[in-house]
Amino acid sequence: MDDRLAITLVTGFLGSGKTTLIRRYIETPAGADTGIIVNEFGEVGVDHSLFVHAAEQVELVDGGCLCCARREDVAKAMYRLVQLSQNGRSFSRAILETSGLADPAPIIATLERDPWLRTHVRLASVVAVIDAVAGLDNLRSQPEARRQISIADTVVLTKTDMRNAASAEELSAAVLKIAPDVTVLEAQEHDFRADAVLGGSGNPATNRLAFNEAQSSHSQDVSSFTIRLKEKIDWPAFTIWLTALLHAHGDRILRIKGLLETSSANTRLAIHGVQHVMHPPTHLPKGDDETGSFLVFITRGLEQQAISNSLQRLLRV
Ligand SMILES: Nc1nc2c(ncn2[C@@H]2O[C@H](COP(=O)(O)OP(=O)(O)OP(=O)(O)O)[C@@H](O)[C@H]2O)c(=O)[nH]1
Repeated sequence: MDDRLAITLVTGFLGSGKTTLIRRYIETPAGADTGIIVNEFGEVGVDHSLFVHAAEQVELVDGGCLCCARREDVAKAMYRLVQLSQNGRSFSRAILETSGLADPAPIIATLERDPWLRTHVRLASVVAVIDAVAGLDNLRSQPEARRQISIADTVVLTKTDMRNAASAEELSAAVLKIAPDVTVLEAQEHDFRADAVLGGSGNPATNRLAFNEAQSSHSQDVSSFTIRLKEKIDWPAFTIWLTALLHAHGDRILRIKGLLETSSANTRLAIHGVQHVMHPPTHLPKGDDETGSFLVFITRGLEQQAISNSLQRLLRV
């Protein structure tokens, strides 16, 4: 019997719905004893806060891009999970959420080539998430998005419930053009089972064995910066500001995430902007790890200073 820790790799472009899908899974009985490793492109992580109250063990690997700078850190996070698992904290499996800009191929290579990991960890499957709002554009314009699909065993379509969403059929056809033998599922379908997708025994694809690691690179012009805010935020004014910002610059703002302390709520708000779209915020209980309010931006060719100045103007009003 293969008693290595089975790991499912969850990939997908920035903001496509990876964390949401994993949260759905860890709320099922099957997901209860799952170790999670989350990598974020950005100097401050947000996703691990969204998991912390639900998952058994969460390891955050932040700061770099999974496909290059942080491979050793991801490997170390995997060592820690395996060791915890051997020291009485038994996980039924692990999930690795890659950063939205990552090419998953190098991390698969790390899993398959590192002698220690190879004997302790088994890649069960690669799940790629693509959303129906930005997905078609991303496939056209973002090489990382195509790469993520091409290497997957299963592709999960998200956000088909949203206004301006492409149809599942159109998105599915675009996915199958890149990866003809992939299984395509729709997260908003009533019979969609997150536990079957992320907790399944695995159906490793042969196509990913043929990847060429040397191709791995992501665009050089992408940058990430964090804006920290001392003041409590006036939420209605902030949403108007953010909506206007995304309307004007959404093509250059790939992703905004943040945790905000507002003047009206006793919780922290997790906010999500994905290109031109601002998603409804989620409330998080205040943790011990009070970091104040902060916003993480991932942009392509947009200066931090312009955004900071505009935000400061809002806060001074
Ligand atoms: N309406 C709708 N919203 C969704 C769906 N899936 C995800 N979202 C929202 O999309 C936003 C981004 O989702 P995340 O799960 O954080 O996306 P992610 O891929 O983990 O983002 P990164 O880690 O930054 O790449 C959040 O506000 C989610 O609530 C969906 O199927 N329908």
